[in-house]
Amino acid sequence: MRIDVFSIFPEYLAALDLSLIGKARQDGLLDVRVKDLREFTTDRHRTVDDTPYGGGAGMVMKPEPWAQALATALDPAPEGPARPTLIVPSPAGEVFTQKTAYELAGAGHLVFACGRYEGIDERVLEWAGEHFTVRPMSLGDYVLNGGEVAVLAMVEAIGRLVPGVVGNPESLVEESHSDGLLEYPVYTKPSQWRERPIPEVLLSGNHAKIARFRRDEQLRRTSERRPDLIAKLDPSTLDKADKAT
Ligand SMILES: Nc1cc(-c2ccc3ccn(Cc4ccc(CN5CCCC5)cc4)c3c2)n[nH]1
Repeated sequence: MRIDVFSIFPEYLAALDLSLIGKARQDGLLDVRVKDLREFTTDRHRTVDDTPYGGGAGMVMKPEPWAQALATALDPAPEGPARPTLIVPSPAGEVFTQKTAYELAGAGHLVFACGRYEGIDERVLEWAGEHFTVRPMSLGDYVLNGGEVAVLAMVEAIGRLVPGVVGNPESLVEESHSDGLLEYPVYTKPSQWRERPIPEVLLSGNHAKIARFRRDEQLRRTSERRPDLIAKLDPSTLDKADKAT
């Protein structure tokens, strides 16, 4: 998978050189290219912003540098029929979920446009629609100062689902939100820590009972912390809960 990221703070994306994503880049599983938007300006001051039409606080990102930058992510001969997907972090986007991560992990080429200031001139997204599948994307209902933090989160969530990136694919199966439920609690040695024991069942070696315990914990936690997810559950998920005896 190829991933292009454009930002006026490319150093923000240095975290993508680390850990699992960094290793996947070294292994050639992910081809991540971070570029500085200012490379695509033409004036002496490398200007990327200007005042908003219609007034209002703050500045808006100029369209031309973005069009010049995004054009470099369009391969001269795009690999195959698939258009690259352009993800534009925005408070006004669709909410990024684990479902979105799975979907995007199957894409061949993702392009991320990190806005700053009050956002990017809307005409950029209109123009980009001719060459990309454009998806404004929100991390959640809170306002960040720019798109970089959102891109770090999305690239990590997507990258770890690309085959070969996570050593043991098993660990991707039983994780939060993969079955619509929150994950169960985890414990490790010592079995008694500061007068606190671990749930006895986990020492029983009875895998059926352990599976049942974990499923019950998932349901308990989800109903306590995220009742909204219970309402959205696929009925078969609840049946599975009964079967995990
Ligand atoms: N999930 C999530 C994503 C973001 C996010 C993503 C990209 C950018 C680029 C700039 N900003 C700051 C920012 C500040 C104020 C407004 C609201 N203004 C009101 C009138 C015009 C705009 C919008 C945007 C971002 C924020 N935040 N949260």
